[in-house]
Amino acid sequence: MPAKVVEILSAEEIRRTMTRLASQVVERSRDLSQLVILGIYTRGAFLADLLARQIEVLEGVTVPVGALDITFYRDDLDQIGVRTPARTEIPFDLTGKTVLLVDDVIYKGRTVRAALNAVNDYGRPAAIWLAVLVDRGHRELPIHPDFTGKQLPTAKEEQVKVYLQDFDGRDAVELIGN
Ligand SMILES: O=P(O)(O)OC[C@H]1O[C@H](OP(=O)(O)OP(=O)(O)O)[C@H](O)[C@@H]1O
Ligand SMILES: O=c1cc[nH]c(=O)[nH]1
Repeated sequence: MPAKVVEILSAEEIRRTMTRLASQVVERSRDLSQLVILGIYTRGAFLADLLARQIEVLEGVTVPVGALDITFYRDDLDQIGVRTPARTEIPFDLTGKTVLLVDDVIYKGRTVRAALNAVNDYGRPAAIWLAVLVDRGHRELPIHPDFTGKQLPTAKEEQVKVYLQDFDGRDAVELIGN
């Protein structure tokens, strides 16, 4: 039997959710000039761009955006046999800044744990925040997003798939069942 696919967020809902997240980030930032955004590769990097664009629309401020490839910081690196070079791009200093990490899905929390280690190698931010489009639960580490687009209770066997226009050719969030 083919896997059951349920749409969780439509393109319009993703757009609205990103607008809300941008407003929440602006609300919490005392000084936007101290904010930098790092998207976690792959789709977090595209969402980071969307968030920065939305903050610019709301506040007229251009927030620096970089991308973080956490591959070499994974706790299962010895098992996955990586050959691709790191795609991290952080063309600005993180020291003293508020770093907003952005990812599409948080699940066990291991990717974010790796991202925290990676950031540590690039500077010493004043604070690190986390924004995710979907929190699907089942955390294995004490990590919690500061900004959540959609809280989605899931079963472990299910999968959450995020599609983004600039990478996948369409915008959607789907829950894939068995
Ligand atoms: O909280 P965790 O259990 O670590 O899972 C969440 C991560 O899993 C997915 O990335 P994936 O490893 O599939 O790579 P991709 O972003 O390149 O698709 C997703 O984009 C998150 O980064
Ligand atoms: O369901 C999941 C789990 C981890 N990462 C995803 O993108 N989806």
